[in-house]
Amino acid sequence: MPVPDPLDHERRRLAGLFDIAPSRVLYALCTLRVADRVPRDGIRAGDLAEVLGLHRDRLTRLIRAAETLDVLHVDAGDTVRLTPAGTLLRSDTPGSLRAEFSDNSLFTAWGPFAETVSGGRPSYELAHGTAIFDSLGDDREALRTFHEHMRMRAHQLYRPLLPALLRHCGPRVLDLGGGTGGLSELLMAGDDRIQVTLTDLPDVVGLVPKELSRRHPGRFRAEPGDMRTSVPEGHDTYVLGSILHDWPDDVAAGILTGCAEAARRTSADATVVLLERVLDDAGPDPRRMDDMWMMAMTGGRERTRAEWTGLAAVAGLDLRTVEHGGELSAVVLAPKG
Ligand SMILES: C[S@@+](CC[C@H](N)C(=O)[O-])C[C@H]1O[C@@H](n2cnc3c(N)ncnc32)[C@H](O)[C@@H]1O
Repeated sequence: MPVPDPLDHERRRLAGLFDIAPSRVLYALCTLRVADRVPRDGIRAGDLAEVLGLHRDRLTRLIRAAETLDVLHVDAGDTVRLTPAGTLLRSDTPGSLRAEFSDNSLFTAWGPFAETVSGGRPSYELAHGTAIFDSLGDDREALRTFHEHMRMRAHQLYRPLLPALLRHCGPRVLDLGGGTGGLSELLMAGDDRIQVTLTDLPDVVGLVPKELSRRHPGRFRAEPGDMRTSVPEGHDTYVLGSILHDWPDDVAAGILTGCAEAARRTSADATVVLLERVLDDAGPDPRRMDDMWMMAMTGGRERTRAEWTGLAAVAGLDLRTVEHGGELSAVVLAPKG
């Protein structure tokens, strides 16, 4: 009997981690709109190739790979159907992942990652020649896709935090870097008393759906602004949803200082609330992979409670409490007394 190699299991585990093919199969299904063109009652692979103008044999092989990922099912008569997971790759499914999975620039950005770890600029900048938010500003379609993803993410990630967040919100809320209003919408739907001012870069504010103001008359406005240079005062609560993890400590401290000064000028009770991941201090934590995404894409970082406390202190803020809800937490800060 051959003696089993004790590292065989680990070898297979690492080979699984190395495999990028599953994510590329989902990318191809989304970007080529394969999932969008599979009708509810199914379609044969050859007909699908014709509808999409794709190479028949290559598409058939892609479909077989997708079947292995449980996003497509092929029956004995060769009819292709979407599985429940596969419906999430269609553009018309609420909470669709199509926009996110079609974005190849995030994937190709990982190429020079080792150089980033060695002390270079964010991998995205090395790969594409511009910082991620600048490159989105130059490409209207990419900006729209990114914010479609952000809106969906906001609904998924902030909903479990909402009851705790609303407890810490005064009536006048600033949604700083609020994107196209996913979080603003949740706040206004969650509490009738809340009025929201959303600020973001001018191109992004242009994408905020008009129906947000119509649905909440007199309670919502969106204004262009650069949070790195100014934060508007006059709000009881300054909410930063997934903002500071995009930035290294020096820039994040500058943005937070702007918020602290605006809060101090507004009222003695004004607070700043960060919706962010709070990493475990030690040991394995799956959210450490999100920290790698930040290092690679923006040059930012995910932070532990001690790191949030330190950043807040630099900006003249005390950490009052941390509320947990799902993957994210609400880190509640107030100007030092
Ligand atoms: C990760 S997204 C978060 C969006 C939103 N808060 C959410 O949670 O869905 C970061 C946001 O910061 C905005 N942003 C980046 N740089 C900015 C700046 N200098 N001033 C204002 N907003 C900025 C981006 O346009 C984007 O909407």
